[in-house]
Amino acid sequence: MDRPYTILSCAVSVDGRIDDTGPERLRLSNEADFDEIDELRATCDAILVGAGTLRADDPRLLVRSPERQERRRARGRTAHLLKAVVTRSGDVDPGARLFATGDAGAVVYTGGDGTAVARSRLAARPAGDPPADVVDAGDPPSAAAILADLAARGVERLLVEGGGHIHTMFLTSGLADELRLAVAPFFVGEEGAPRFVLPGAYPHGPAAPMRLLEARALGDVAVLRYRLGERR
Ligand SMILES: NC(=O)C1=CN([C@@H]2O[C@H](COP(=O)(O)OP(=O)(O)OC[C@H]3O[C@@H](n4cnc5c(N)ncnc54)[C@H](OP(=O)(O)O)[C@@H]3O)[C@@H](O)[C@H]2O)C=CC1
Ligand SMILES: Nc1c(N[C@@H]2O[C@H](COP(=O)(O)O)[C@@H](O)[C@H]2O)[nH]c(=O)[nH]c1=O
Repeated sequence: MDRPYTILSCAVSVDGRIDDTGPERLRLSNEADFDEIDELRATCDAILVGAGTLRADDPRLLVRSPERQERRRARGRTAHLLKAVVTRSGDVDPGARLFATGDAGAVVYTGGDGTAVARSRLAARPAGDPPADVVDAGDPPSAAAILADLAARGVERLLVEGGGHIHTMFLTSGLADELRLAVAPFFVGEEGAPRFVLPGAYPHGPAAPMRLLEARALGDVAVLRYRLGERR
């Protein structure tokens, strides 16, 4: 295995925004969609977010359902996924919930000066927290280096849960296999709201199509699954 099968997952508004500018996390998914995402998490080995998402949302990135945790354990796996964070600065909060929870540990991917910063930040974690490694994945960190390190850790399926900078990084790398979008039935309409993809960064237009695998209604949320180019 040269790299994990990589799935990008994101909930977007009709105008392609993944949050609004307010202080609270915007809910774009509905309950049925969150449950599908939990099932998707349970089928993966690792879950990855950017440092922006860590700062904005302080996510736990756990498999939420006890039945799914048990199903994983019954197959000899950890109940939860290995958690990965990507940061250029290395400035991650050692008290983040992501580092304190789960049973499979965490990896912080950074590079350049960020490596020393992340190591010193993580040294401040409480004793007894699950293990957390810092990996130099280049300056700036690259999707290829991250995927190679995850493969070396035995990760066969990776779920990337954003945010926009990190989705853009994986899309432009050409090293992602699948995209799952949950499209909420509203517009965000704010100029400064975070986008799913940074403008101009990703090969775009009809000359760079994706293959539609599935289009389905989950209540008012539209689930779209795309194939992202051939596996290499
Ligand atoms: N609707 C949804 O499904 C989701 C929504 N969100 C929302 O998205 C928003 C956060 O998105 P966004 O701001 O784009 O943040 P990201 O989570 O994409 O993280 C951005 C950070 O990643 C690091 N980074 C940026 N570029 C690179 C690069 N080329 N190489 C390595 N590291 C890089 C930087 O970290 P550093 O600053 O440390 O250098 C940067 O601040 C939040 O509002 C969150 O709520 C998030 C996930 C899912
Ligand atoms: N708002 C939003 C999402 N937001 C993202 O979902 C993650 C939740 O992690 P956790 O809190 O650990 O379960 C986190 O990364 C957050 O940014 N996801 C979605 O599927 N739909 C949504 O509407």
